Amino acid sequence: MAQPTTSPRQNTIRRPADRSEPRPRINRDGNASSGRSKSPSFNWGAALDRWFTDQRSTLTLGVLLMGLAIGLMVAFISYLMNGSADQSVVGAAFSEPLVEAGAETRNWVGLVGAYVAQVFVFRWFGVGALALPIIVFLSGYKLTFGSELLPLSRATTALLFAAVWCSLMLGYIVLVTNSAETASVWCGGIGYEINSALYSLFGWGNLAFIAFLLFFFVVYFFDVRNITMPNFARPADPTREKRRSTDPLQTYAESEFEPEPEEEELEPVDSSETEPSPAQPVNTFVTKATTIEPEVALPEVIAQTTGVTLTIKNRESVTDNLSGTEELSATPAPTFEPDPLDEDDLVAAHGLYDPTLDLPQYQYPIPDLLTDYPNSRKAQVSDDELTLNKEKIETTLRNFGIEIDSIQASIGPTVTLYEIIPAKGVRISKIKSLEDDIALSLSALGIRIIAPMPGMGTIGIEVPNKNREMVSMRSVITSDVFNNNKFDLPIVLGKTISNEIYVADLSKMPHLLMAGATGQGKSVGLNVLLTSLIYKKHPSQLKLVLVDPKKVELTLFNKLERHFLAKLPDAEEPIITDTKKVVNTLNSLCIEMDNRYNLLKDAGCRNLKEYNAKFVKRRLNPEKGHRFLPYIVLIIDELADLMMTAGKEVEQPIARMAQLARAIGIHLVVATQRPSVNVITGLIKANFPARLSFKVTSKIDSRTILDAGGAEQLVGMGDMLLSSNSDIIRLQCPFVDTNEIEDICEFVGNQRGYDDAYLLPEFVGDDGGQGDEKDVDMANRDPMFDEAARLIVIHQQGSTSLIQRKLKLGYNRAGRLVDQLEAARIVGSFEGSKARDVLVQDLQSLEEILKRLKGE
Ligand SMILES: Nc1ncnc2c1ncn2[C@@H]1O[C@H](COP(=O)(O)OP(=O)(O)OP(=O)(O)O)[C@@H](O)[C@H]1O
Repeated sequence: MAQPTTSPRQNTIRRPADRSEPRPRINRDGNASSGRSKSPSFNWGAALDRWFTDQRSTLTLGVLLMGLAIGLMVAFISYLMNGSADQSVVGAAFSEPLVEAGAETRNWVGLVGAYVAQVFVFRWFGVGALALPIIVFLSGYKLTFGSELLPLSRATTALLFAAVWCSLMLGYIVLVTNSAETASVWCGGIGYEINSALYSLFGWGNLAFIAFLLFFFVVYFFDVRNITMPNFARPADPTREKRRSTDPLQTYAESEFEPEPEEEELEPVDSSETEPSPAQPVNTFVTKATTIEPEVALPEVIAQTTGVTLTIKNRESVTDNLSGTEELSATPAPTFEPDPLDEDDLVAAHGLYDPTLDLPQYQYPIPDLLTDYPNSRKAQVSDDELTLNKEKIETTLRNFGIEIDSIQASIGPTVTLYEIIPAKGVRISKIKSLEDDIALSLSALGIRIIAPMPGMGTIGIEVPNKNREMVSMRSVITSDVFNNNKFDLPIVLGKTISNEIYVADLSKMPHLLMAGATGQGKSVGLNVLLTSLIYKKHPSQLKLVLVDPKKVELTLFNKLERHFLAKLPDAEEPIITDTKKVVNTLNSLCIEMDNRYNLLKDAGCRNLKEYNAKFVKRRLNPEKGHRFLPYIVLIIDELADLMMTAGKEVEQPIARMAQLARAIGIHLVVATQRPSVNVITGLIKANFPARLSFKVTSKIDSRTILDAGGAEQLVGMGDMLLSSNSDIIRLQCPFVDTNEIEDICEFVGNQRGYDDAYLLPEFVGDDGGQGDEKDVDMANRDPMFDEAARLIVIHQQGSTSLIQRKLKLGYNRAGRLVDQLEAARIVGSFEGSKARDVLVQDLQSLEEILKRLKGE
């Protein structure tokens, strides 16, 4: 966790560090403003950024480029066919009226086509100029369809080289055949001029130079590291087709440039000499000690991939020959162990797997989307206020017979910390008991005494500032601490008492429980957390599951559906508000968790990081179900609501995930405004070591969430206590407004995203996903239904015999009643000899359910 950057306090009085001038904020219409007020300066960079991230702009530009490419191609081909006729027209174009010159041109794209072709074909590259419209077309295609026909950067490099090389080669031929008069249009000016200049110096050496140029390009472009003599026992690579189908990057490289190896006869090999060994073909993704399925080992072949030769002797016996292309080894290897170089060669050939290429043009949100609050810069504590407070603390303590050696003050954003070193022999508990007296003498609310200060040997008294500082989201997002950290899931939680920005890694926490009375800053806190993640993570690396029973808090994030949100396959809305759907989603996440554990087990990895690192190095085979696993963060805004309506049904999956999900990258953030024991149950609490509390209404609530008092003394508006690893620290949460969130979501949402939200595994509940109160057959409801329901809820025991005994009913009728209670989701399903779970926690919730049932 966390990582203050500045050194411990040294001065008696610490003031917030000076910060740079506010940076202008760009409105959606392109105007710049400082904070909320508009200013006339215009930020071209941001406007261009926005233009390029607008899908309409990229589509228009893409189609334009493809059209331009077709026009250029037609103009070039036409020029090559009509060459000399148009040369004279273009040459005379500026000496006679353009309209007449245009009428004379034979180029299919008119005078402009002839002119452009004259430059590119005649003056520069000759026939090689045809490469240019292809590059323009590929770029346009990528912008229009968001995918690549061919890997653009590699194709551009190859095509540019081809243009220059063709020009040089044809130039040489034109020169030595003395056919410049008729054929110089084919080689263009570049090839002809360079050959003419060098020919007198090197003669046929020009050809050697041109050939060497080709060799040089092939070596670097295809990463050729050695030349092996042809081995006549080497057949075609049986894995070639497979690799093509799994790696689009490779498809281009192989199909366009790599010569196909010849297919040849094999030497017969005595299969009795080899141990049968299960193995599978080397794929783009290679796992060590891979096994080959029998149907793969088709004909008797030696399969050569980069740097490794597989010797497949017959359908049953397989061995490998690590000595490259040498003779087959007579002694078989017991298992298939590819040369470790093999994996590296695959990475060298195809590069590391990059998940962000899913959305290659994705732009991270820019800081300009966040408001600069210039008036909130400094905590306003005057020297007079500090001296006065110090004197009052000293006097109060002295009045109670407590002498102190020294007192120091540090000004934080919300509170000022006065640190006291008491005189020898003073009992700490005595100072602690004076909390109310000190508050009275300072006439301030929310005084908190920390006795002793952990690791400091002092006693701290926190006194709220009269004028507090608002910590803007922008100031923390643009800070070095946030930008330079290497955390997997960085969340900025606020500023400490010594004005250090506090950034934590959610993946290490690994889950966070948040509480706070209504209006104390919980929703802002959740928005801050989500904003931090969205600013730092690419959509391919992070997925959010948002549960919002209050239905209004998280709706703004709907726009992120095709970038960051995850949902159930049949869900219409990505943000989950309905209790039944919450239960299904939680269970679905448990299935995702189990699936991920299976993948990790199969890959021999201990956690998500190791697994993804292996996948990136192409050591895991996607055909065996392996895939890059994004982090999943589940956010529940208001657990109390869910616990009231679904009780154990939500408690159990939450607890299960909290216990097990850290290793596989599922992290939970659960917020509640009622930190009572029936909401934050022992089971939940035990699995959330990191807990955060905004102001709560009572000391009991504070103890429930933090296992310590203090949260009731906070001063609201994002003032909070974070408890982790048995430390409790006070933080001021940054402020982010809903219109800032709206801007961020719009910025991300307007960009090209995935086709749909990230789909979680399907979960069908006991009732097929349909079951709720509506399934109860109202007409046949037992007259004792309500009474039985109350009995069950009061006793929190779902047993038939309880109903039999207390309501004096026969077994059959009591059994029918329990079935009806189950259908109404008041009790859980039948669990053998155990009593059924009671799904409703208190009578108040039950009455609501009964009222609803009666209304139907
Ligand atoms: N970090 C903060 N800095 C400054 N002001 C804040 C901060 N957090 C919250 N506030 C102020 O407190 C108000 C209430 O905050 P918020 O909506 O987050 O409360 P809440 O705990 O979610 O309430 P509820 O549970 O009723 O939704 C905000 O509108 C804002 O004015």
